Amino acid sequence: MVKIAPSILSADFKRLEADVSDMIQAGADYLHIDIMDGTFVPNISFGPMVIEALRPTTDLTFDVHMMVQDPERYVDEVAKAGADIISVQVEATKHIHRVIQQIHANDVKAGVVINPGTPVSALEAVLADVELVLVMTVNPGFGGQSFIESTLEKIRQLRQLREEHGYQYEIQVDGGINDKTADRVKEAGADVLVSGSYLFASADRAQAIAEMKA
Ligand SMILES: O=C(CO)[C@H](O)[C@H](O)COP(=O)(O)O
Ligand SMILES: [Fe+2]
Repeated sequence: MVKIAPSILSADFKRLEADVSDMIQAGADYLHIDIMDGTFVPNISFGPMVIEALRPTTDLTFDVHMMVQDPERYVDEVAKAGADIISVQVEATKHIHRVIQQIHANDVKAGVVINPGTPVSALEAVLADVELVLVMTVNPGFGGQSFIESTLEKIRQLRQLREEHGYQYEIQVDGGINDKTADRVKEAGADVLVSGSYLFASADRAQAIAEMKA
């Protein structure tokens, strides 16, 4: 069964703790936390202080998606704040292998992320070293965008490479995931579905999560 990771980018920040705990009650498997720096992406969200504030409220897996230029500058701080998984964009660093080592040195699981315009081949050299691969299904920076069809093929490729080589990573998708697109990414081979605007706007979040998992 797939895992569901609600993205708190679409939460109500004036009642963040209540919104997060509501999503956990509704059946979330991971909490997806988007850090945006205003340089790698044209938006600024929040930093490690928010992770630190939420950490004492739950044991749920904190899945941190860093949309930050040169993420090596902040990985240690994000780990210390309480991340369980840290994913970095391959386009944002000249030293992807070193950043993965840095994440692991903090006893945190490492993920790598590719934008819709980046091919799977950009990651091939590190696929054996990561616990998660995130295929962006929109261009990163904002919630509420439409799913990009051409990303489906990359999910299939990652599934095949994992089978061929015995790699261990989970395949995650992020952007434009709703009741309709969920079936398509599952069919292509995704293991973890991130969803922000759709889940947070659902009148019955438990039902929305259950339907996505089914
Ligand atoms: O990384 C992201 C955008 O860059 C997000 O995780 C985003 O919150 C997804 O939102 P939605 O489900 O509304 O598309
Ligand atoms: Fe994200």
